Amino acid sequence: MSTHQDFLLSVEALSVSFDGFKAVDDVSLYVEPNEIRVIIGPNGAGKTTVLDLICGKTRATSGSIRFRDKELTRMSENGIVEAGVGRKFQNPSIYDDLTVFENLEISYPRGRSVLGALLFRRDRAVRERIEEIAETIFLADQLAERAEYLSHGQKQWLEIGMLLIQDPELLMLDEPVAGMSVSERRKTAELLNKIIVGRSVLVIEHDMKFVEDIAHRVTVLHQGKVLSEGSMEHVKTDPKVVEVYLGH
Ligand SMILES: Nc1ncnc2c1ncn2[C@@H]1O[C@H](COP(=O)(O)OP(=O)(O)OP(=O)(O)O)[C@@H](O)[C@H]1O
Repeated sequence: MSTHQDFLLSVEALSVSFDGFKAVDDVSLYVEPNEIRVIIGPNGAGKTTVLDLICGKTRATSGSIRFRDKELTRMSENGIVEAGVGRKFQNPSIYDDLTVFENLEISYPRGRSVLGALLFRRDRAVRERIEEIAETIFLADQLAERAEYLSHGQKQWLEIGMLLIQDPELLMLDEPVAGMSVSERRKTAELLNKIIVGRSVLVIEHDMKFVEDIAHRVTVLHQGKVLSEGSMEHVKTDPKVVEVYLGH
């Protein structure tokens, strides 16, 4: 009972079927506060579907997803975002014709009261928060630049920034370094290690060098099931994992 509460996210016996095909089959995984968990596995293993289930985009056939004291399987997508779960998809959904500053600004969570007397202070707080986030995502010098002129890697960081500004307790990223240069990958690893103070990160990734750089624990999925789990060192040498995934 007490250990149960030590986890930020508890996925238990989670399954989803599409026309009788079990894309996710009895998956359990537990993510601790301040943990970077990486999900790896061959194409079609069910990795993206697990993230879809957690963020409410896909509905579970059975099982449970506890986030702090909330059961996410019964909540709307918006409710799940408000509860503190942020999700980045593979393709950045930034606004090309807006600046970096404006992209971050529109992502800033607005409070309920917009009293005139508070406006000035709020604006300043917003600006400071945007500058702080821009620093974190290596875009402090690009605040006035239109997003369309950013490099591929910078666009990915901007989208991570747009999630960070909402201060999610769980941040989920689907292949964040796909298409990035080696130096951008290194900086992204640095970024993730920086942002886990007060939050956990759940990442899907194929780049094993990057996984080694960031993962506290690794969960290997295969045909919708958990094949192996543990440190990178552990899963890397697990014969089952070598056979279906890393041996190729
Ligand atoms: N909405 C859906 N309807 C029908 N089948 C689906 C749906 N979503 C996923 N699937 C199937 O579920 C399986 C798991 O897909 P998923 O995208 O989760 O795998 P993945 O591990 O993320 O793979 P990849 O590494 O290729 O992204 C696949 O066979 C896929 O075709």
